[in-house]
Parts: sequence; C-alpha cells; structure tokens
Amino acid sequence: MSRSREELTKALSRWRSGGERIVLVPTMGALHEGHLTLVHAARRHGDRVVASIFVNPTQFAPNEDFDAYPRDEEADLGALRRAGCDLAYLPAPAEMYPSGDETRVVPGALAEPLEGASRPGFFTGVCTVVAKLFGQVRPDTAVFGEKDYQQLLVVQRMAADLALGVKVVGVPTVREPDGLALSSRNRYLSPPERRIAARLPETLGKVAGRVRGSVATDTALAQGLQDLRTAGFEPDYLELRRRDDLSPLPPRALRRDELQAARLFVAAKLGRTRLIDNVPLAE
Ligand SMILES: Nc1ncnc2c1ncn2[C@@H]1O[C@H](COP(=O)(O)OP(=O)(O)OP(=O)(O)O)[C@@H](O)[C@H]1O
Ligand SMILES: CC(C)(CO)[C@@H](O)C(=O)[O-]
Ligand code: BAL
Repeated sequence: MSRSREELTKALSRWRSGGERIVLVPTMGALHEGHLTLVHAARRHGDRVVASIFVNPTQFAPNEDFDAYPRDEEADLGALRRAGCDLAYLPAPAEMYPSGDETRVVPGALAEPLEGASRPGFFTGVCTVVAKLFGQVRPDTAVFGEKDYQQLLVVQRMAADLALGVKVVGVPTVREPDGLALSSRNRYLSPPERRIAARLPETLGKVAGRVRGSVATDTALAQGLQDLRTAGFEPDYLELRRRDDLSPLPPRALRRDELQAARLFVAAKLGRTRLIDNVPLAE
C-alpha cells in the first residue's frame, strides 16, 4: 500500500526496469465484486496491477454525497490483496490537489448529455483526476467499468485527444442475481428500497424488448419512465443513444443497424440514493 507518490514511484520504476507492463484500476473505494472483476481483467492486460482509491472531491457537486460517500479502507485493502492487486495507491488529497492547484481537464461533446447534463462539472472532475492518476502512474493500460459507460467513453476520448499513451479498456457490468448493477452507492439502500432497486434493470430490459419489437422509441421510453415512477423511482433520464458517440436516436421504430448501434441509459433516484445503469439494445 502506498499513500505517497514517492513510494508509488519506487515500486513502479522497479517494475518498469524489469520490462513489466503496468495496468491501473482507478476507484473511489468501498469495493465490491464489480471493482474486483476490474482487477481480474487488469491482470490479463499486463504484468502488474495498481488500484487507486481516492474519493475525488472535484467530481462531486456541493449538494452531492462527498461527505457521506462510503469509506472502508481496511476491507478494501484486504479485498485488493486477495484479488491479486500488486499495489494499492491511496493518495493523500494534497498529492492529487497540491497547494496552488488550478488546472482542469474539460471534456467535449461526449460529456454533455446524460450524466453530464444531470451533474454539471462531474466529467471535468473525473477527467482532471484521471489525467493526474495517469500522469502519476503512467500505466500502459487502464481499466474502467461499463456500469459508468459514458465515463468510459469520455476517458477513452481524453486519453486519445491528449496523447496520454494509455490504452483505456472497458469491462462489462457485474450484476447481483436479481439484475441490479453492483455499485458502492447500493449501500445507501434500505431493505425495502433494495427490493425495489431491481426494477431498474428490469425496466431497461422491458424497454429494450419493446424497441426490439418495433415499438417507436418515444412510446417505449415514455412507458419505461411511467413504469419507473410507478415502482417508486424519481427518474433523472431514460434515453437511447448511439453507443459510440452518444448522439440521440430518432423517436420512431429503429432499423436493424440502428438497434445494433444503440445503448439504453438510465439514472433514477430511489429515496436519497441515485442509481445509474445502461444496457446494449441488441441481444
Ligand atoms: N457493477 C460494476 N461492474 C463493472 N464495473 C463497475 C461496477 N461498479 C463500478 N464499476 C467500475 O469501477 C470503477 C470505480 O467505480 P466507483 O469506485 O465509482 O464504484 P461504483 O460502484 O461505480 O460507485 P458509485 O456507487 O459511486 O457509482 C469504475 O470504472 C466503475 O465503472
Ligand atoms: C474514475 C473515478 C475513479 C475517478 O474519480 C471515478 O469516477 C469512479 O470511481 O468511477
Ligand atoms: N461511479 C462514478 C463516480 C461517481 O458517480 O461519482
């Protein structure tokens, strides 16, 4: 485990001088099987796996859950060790935001819809901290989850645009047996809310099925929003977008090529917990 850049750099230079390839898994901690699946995937992409744990203040708006965000360092370190992570990097805030820090990485159009529209400034915070982590670790590859699909695309774009020399790879969403995507924020759910939460992926499946069955997308999405409200959610968005550039799809029945290119995205509040999820449209 390393809390300072100095310790991190020592380990990295030892590995690099032996020609080993380094893979980074950035996280905010409160680790679950989804994160550990990223660590397992990372092992297949290189020789040494570094996982970072840093609850990044710049990606939280003032009204969001930065203070309440779950933190469980001891359990996280044990889980990472068992998953075969070579180094856990837990930087102190001053390592990421040193005194006088003022530079921000502002993403473009990919960061505008969906999470970008609901959480202004979120992707600037994410890109800024991920660029810093890439600069500190200088990994060959970095692994991100498809649960945060827009984040994966935005980070891939940033790495290419800024020529950071990091290959950014995505890993499919890991789900509970009832379909709920694993997420650190699931810890906020009360037992009755947890039972309702499975209706989120269920609704995605139903909307996707209706669109595949040639129902017009505007009708299928309106029905999906209604289903979410009836189940007890307060939806932020339920949208169909092209999976490569997140541009919108037409409000009519989709052609086969459009179905292949589409992904369905949702964000919804259940009590005080905000959940997100997404699925491909084509089976
Ligand atoms: N269920 C999951 N399947 C695959 N990857 C996941 C899953 N949950 C999180 N990840 C990935 O783990 C990385 C770190 O995410 P993070 O620490 O924010 O966890 P999280 O569970 O997404 O937390 P939150 O509840 O705050 O959204 C991200 O790349 C994220 O996409
Ligand atoms: C990528 C990330 C670690 C940046 O803080 C965060 O957004 C997350 O955990 O998905
Ligand atoms: N899981 C992405 C980070 C966030 O929601 O703040």
